Amino acid sequence: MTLLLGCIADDFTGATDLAALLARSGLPVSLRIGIPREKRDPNDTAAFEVIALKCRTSPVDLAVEQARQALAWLKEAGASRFFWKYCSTFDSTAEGNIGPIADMLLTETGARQTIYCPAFPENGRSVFMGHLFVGEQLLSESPMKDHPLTPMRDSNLVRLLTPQVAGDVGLANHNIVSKGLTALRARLAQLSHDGIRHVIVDAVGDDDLGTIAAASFDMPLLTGGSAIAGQLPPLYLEQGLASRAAHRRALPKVAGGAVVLSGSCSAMTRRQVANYAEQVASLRLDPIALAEGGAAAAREWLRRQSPDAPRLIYATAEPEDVRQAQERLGREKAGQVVEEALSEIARDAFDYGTRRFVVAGGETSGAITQALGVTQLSIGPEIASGVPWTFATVEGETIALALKSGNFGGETFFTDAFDRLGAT
Ligand SMILES: Nc1ncnc2c1ncn2[C@@H]1O[C@H](COP(=O)(O)OP(=O)(O)OP(=O)(O)O)[C@@H](O)[C@H]1O
Ligand SMILES: O=C(O)[C@@H](O)C(=O)CO
Repeated sequence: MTLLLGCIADDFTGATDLAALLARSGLPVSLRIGIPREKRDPNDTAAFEVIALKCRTSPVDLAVEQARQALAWLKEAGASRFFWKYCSTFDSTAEGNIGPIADMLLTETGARQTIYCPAFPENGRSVFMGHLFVGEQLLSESPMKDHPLTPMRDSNLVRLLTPQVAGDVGLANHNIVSKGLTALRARLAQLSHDGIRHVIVDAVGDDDLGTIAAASFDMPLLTGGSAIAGQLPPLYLEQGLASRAAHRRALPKVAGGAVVLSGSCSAMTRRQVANYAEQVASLRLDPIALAEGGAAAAREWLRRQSPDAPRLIYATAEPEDVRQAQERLGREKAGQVVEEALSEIARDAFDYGTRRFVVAGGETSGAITQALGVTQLSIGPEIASGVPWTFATVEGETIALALKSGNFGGETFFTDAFDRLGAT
């Protein structure tokens, strides 16, 4: 099958989120970790290629260079349309990397214009008059204001994006989107005529996303959250560019110990960790202790646990504790010691026979997946919106991995995840 869309995601949970929404169509999705070393196999039947980068908070030059290499691989693989996936809460630093990567992709794909559509109504993210909402709260008033790496203190996407890109940022607001395809196409054409290449598009519900996908379908580059991408496969099917015939593959059965590793401090993860800690053996990691003494004590704790019983190891903490750790260690170092410790623990867990891993947090998932040496994931059933089980081979063994975005899933997500796997 022709490769319909080449996608680049700025973190690993975002990549599995995107892959899950594309896979809802029944069309085959390939998810690769980092820029693949090998060329794509010409017999590969995936309709969608997703390359997961870990570049959300990297220095701009490095992030742009990685995305450029990912684009080159996707072009070589045969893609002529591209999707740039970032967080539905527009997580970025003051400098980027949403805008600089989009700018580079526009230039390299020869596209005249692109849209920015982070809305994910199913998960409570909507954009109205250029302002991003999380549930009923403005982004800047939501728990995202306390994010350890990318605190979001402004909700106005035009204002957030403008310093990150070359040229002005336009808005296609909800009054236009709600009028439908013709009105939105006319607005995009008008903005393009005025030289506006970057357009924020309002979307409150899935109907809006349908209109936006149809209006921007011919653009070589689209950008946004997973939900707008999830609108594309039905359009490919409708237009006869893809067919669903016999693509379903049997999913592996995975037995072996289970562990939850959490480096996410997001509000929903905090509730999920509290819920699960009441049910299984658990260990809390303190970044300050890790910076002083490394992960030896935590690794020893894991060694003493029964490998067959589920375990929870987490650095998840309240905003005040995160602040204290960051004041002592610096923001970057605090994150880094946690990511390193959880990576070592994941390796040990694998060596002790753990084969089912749930990881909370995008940066954390990036670190752990790389530590396990995973290079490709196949997509299994969704546990919650945007969080699928995925499967990988590590040292010849099949493992199941669920990479959970910080704020995704309900309070019982960790138990739901293992129940869902048992039922596959
Ligand atoms: N107690 C802590 N103090 C300071 N930093 C921490 C602490 N616990 C975790 N961190 C760091 O906070 C960051 C959390 O980012 P991560 O992307 O993993 O989670 P998230 O933002 O909730 O997830 P997502 O990006 O999928 O929404 C990581 O770098 C992690 O190492
Ligand atoms: O879009 C989202 O919210 C997630 O896929 C994500 O990127 C979290 O890191």
